[in-house]
Amino acid sequence: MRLRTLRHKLLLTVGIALALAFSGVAYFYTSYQEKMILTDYERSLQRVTNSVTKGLESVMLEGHAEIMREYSKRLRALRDVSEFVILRADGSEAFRDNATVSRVNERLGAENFPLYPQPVIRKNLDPADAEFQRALLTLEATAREITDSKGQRQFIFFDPIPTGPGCQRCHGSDERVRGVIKVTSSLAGVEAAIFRVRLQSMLIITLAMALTMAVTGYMLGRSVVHPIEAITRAMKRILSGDIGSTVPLQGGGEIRQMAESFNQMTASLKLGYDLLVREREKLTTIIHAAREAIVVTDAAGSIVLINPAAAELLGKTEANIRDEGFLHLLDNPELMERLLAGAGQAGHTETVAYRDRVVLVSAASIKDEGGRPLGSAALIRDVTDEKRMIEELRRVSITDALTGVFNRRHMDTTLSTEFGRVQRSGKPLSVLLFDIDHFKKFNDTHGHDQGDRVLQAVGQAMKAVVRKYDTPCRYGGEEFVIILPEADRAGALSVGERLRRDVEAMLVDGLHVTISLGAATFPELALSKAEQLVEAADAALYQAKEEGRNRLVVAEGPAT
Ligand SMILES: Nc1nc2c(ncn2[C@@H]2O[C@H](COP(=O)(O)OP(=O)(O)OP(=O)(O)O)[C@@H](O)[C@H]2O)c(=O)[nH]1
Repeated sequence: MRLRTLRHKLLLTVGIALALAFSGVAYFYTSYQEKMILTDYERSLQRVTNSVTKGLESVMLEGHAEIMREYSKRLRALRDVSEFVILRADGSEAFRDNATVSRVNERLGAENFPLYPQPVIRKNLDPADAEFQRALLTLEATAREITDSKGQRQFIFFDPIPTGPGCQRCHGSDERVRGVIKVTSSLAGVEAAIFRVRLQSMLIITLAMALTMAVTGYMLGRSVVHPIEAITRAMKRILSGDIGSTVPLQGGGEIRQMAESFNQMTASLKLGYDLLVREREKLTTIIHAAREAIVVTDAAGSIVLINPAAAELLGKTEANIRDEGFLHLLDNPELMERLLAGAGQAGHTETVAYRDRVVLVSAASIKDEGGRPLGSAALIRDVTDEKRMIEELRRVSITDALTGVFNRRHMDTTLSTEFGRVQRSGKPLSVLLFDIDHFKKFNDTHGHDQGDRVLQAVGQAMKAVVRKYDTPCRYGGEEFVIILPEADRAGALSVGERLRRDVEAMLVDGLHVTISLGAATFPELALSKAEQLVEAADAALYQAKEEGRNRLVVAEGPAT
């Protein structure tokens, strides 16, 4: 709703209410004034007819009835008076015929009053006329209004002339009424007076209404419209981004409370908005600075966010990413569909190869609290180096640093795993255990560093003779183990003998070394634990040392 409309509506409502109230007052006031004017008019006629009645009695007693005819003529000349006649009870005009004169003379017994030389009987109205009859019967003045042929209002006034004591001498006391004075007058003057009253009251009412409207409008403007306008302006400012907009506190009562509540609301709105802005800025910074690729779509599936890392990691421009769409981020729509379908469960993250890299990709649909979809998001991380590093760490953790073969921990794990496997499969498992002959003496003679280089060379020799399923390990010090899955006694013998010969043949810094080996094979040896296989090989090695070194001895019979 527009503010002007509010102001206009308020003023219109107040105006209508005032107009109704003032119209009511005007109606009753003018009606009352009209009645008063008519009553005054009637009274003034009554005064005239009363004076005529009194005059009539005096004139008649003096025997000059003809004066009344002249008097009636003069009265007809009064302003607005169109007719002034004295009627007999039969509706004819008095003072015109000789019947009454004759009756009076007869009653008096002498001819006291002269007869009219040219008597006329002039009928004025129907004697049955209602107002006329009422005047005769009640002896009280009556009146009625008519509209003449010209459309003008006429007032007809009937005032009865009672038979007074003066009248009785000539006319007797048989008749209560001697006649009726009939006055017909135009109401033009009265109407003009009424019109003036109406005009005056209209003028007064219009002025009063205008004044009241002006005062009410001013009061409404100050107390209602201006504060609401201020609140509406503040709301518009808020809508256009000025969240902290407040309204001045004006007046009192509900409007002031409304303004206070509005200011409190905007204050808390601003707090929340500032917090949101800060959080959004943080989030934007994080998203843009993230090394992970982040791509987000809206509910319709259009991409709405691509961070710089996404373009770099995917090797595509932002425009390309948008054109190809969310499912083709990794050129593998099936993968993205699978991830989105598995979102919220285990399996919404997968490590996959992308071009020459390895990436960890997570994708999920974003939903609001009511479960309605808001869009989708993908988080892609380049884990190539990470993978490589983990692989390297794993390799280092199971590799002997000096010789490059597996270390003791890996040996234990592998032996245990392989022993469990051969127990289930029934296939053979062999172990070769060996050390360098007279290595103490070698160290003492050529130095520890030279000894280390010999150990490294032995490690290389081990790697050279084993198959890819075999596990060459440094057992500790100058002792080594080779785990040979699916190798029987002959196989172990073959690998061991070849290694012995290779070591015997090699030259390390111009120096020769030899090794002594013990071999043990499961299930040829009835063993229950993996360690027992190494113990059996160790016993065989001991035997090889005993028998002169630089040889391989295969463990026979059950280990002790
Ligand atoms: N250089 C070097 N020597 C080592 C290393 N580990 C163990 N040794 C040495 O290897 C020697 C092993 O000696 P012994 O157990 O007496 O055996 P041996 O002298 O080889 O005698 P036989 O085994 O009976 O032939 C010790 O002198 C150890 O110091 C190593 O990492 N580097």
